[in-house]
Amino acid sequence: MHHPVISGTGVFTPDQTITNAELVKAFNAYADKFNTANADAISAGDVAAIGHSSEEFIVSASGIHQRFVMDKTGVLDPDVMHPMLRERADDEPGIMTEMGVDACRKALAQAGRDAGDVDLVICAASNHERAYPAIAIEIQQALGAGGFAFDMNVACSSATFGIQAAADMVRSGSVKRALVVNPEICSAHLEWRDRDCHFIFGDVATATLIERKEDAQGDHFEILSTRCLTQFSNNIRNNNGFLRRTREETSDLSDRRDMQFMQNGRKVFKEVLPIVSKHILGHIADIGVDQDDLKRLWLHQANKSMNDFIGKKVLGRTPEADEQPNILQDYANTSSAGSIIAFSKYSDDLAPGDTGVICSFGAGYSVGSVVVRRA
Ligand SMILES: CC(C)(COP(=O)(O)OP(=O)(O)OC[C@H]1O[C@@H](n2cnc3c(N)ncnc32)[C@H](O)[C@@H]1OP(=O)(O)O)[C@@H](O)C(=O)NCCC(=O)NCCSC(=O)CC(=O)O
Repeated sequence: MHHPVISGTGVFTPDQTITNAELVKAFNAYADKFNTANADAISAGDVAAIGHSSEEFIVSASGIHQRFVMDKTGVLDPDVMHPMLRERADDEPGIMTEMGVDACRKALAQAGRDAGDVDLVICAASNHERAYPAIAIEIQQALGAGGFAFDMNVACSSATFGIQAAADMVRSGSVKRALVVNPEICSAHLEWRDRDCHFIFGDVATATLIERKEDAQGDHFEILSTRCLTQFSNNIRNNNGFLRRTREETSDLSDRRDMQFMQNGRKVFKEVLPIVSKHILGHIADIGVDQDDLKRLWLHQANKSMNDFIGKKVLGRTPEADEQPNILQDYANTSSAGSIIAFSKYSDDLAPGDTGVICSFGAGYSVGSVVVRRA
């Protein structure tokens, strides 16, 4: 038995941002165009007019101020309303590989490791740009890592579920050193023409290096315990998939709303909060960690009010700003990567012996918690 630790994390941040002001301007231009083009059907009551979005609503409903994206021109063009990403030839690196490799190199540099020392790469993300070969294997090759690699998808909980898989393999001795990498191009699965959700997502890639405690060369966090939970729900759903063509005979799938991210946000809010609070409290109690011992919560970054609520339940009081750091104001929801960005940016100041929880939650439903202690 070995003790797994997190010895490095890395964040790749795209160089393009979309502020709420830019986003709302483009959305409202799209809505006006749509309403003008459909004026007759709207006045006949056959088509619903699209209402304007507002910066005030976005900030008060979500806490999001801006998001990073891989392409803003397409998203902000009222005639396009989605990112435009150049298709790569089969002998070029894929876009998820490029983002992931950047994050992995940063994680390796922090841990003082070479890619050749790695013998497991898990590419854990909400969407993968192709069915196969696995993105993880392409990343393994691009880095020059050894061992084996595979993709996995648990939507928003992909990173924590990936960390559990990697930590268990390090613990058992089947691998020595693992990279869990989360390239999330959420801008491509978001429906930017839907006012209810157009502000929610952004793009990023994160990577986490997990190795044996006895091998760690610098500062690190011991992984005390991991716990995963799933419970089926249709409240966050995306019907896009490989069977799409088999259904074209009976339906025009070219622009069907359910082939992008859909959610019943209110229900998600109401149902997921108690599941997550109970999950974290049960997890720490079972391993003998008291809520008063928790120095930090690195939560999934979907919604500020949601995090405020969970923080309060888990700590039993209103958390101080530095106890439950949010990054969603700058990055928006980056699916599985959100809690890892928060961990990567807000963990250096913890003292040896300090304990915290990385926790994701989202589609599935899925919840993953990783209890860590600064060595
Ligand atoms: C989606 C929400 C931000 C929505 O906030 P609210 O619930 O306050 O708002 P609502 O949808 O009921 O809308 C309230 C009113 O505002 C209007 N309204 C909606 N959008 C608007 C906009 N952009 N601008 C102005 N007004 C707007 C609505 O029509 C409605 O009007 P009226 O009152 O007239 O009807 C929130 O519910 C939320 O964050 N839920 C949890 C989301 C979450 O965690 N999802 C997981 C994401 S999946 C994930 O993280 C990834 C994964 O799992 O992979």
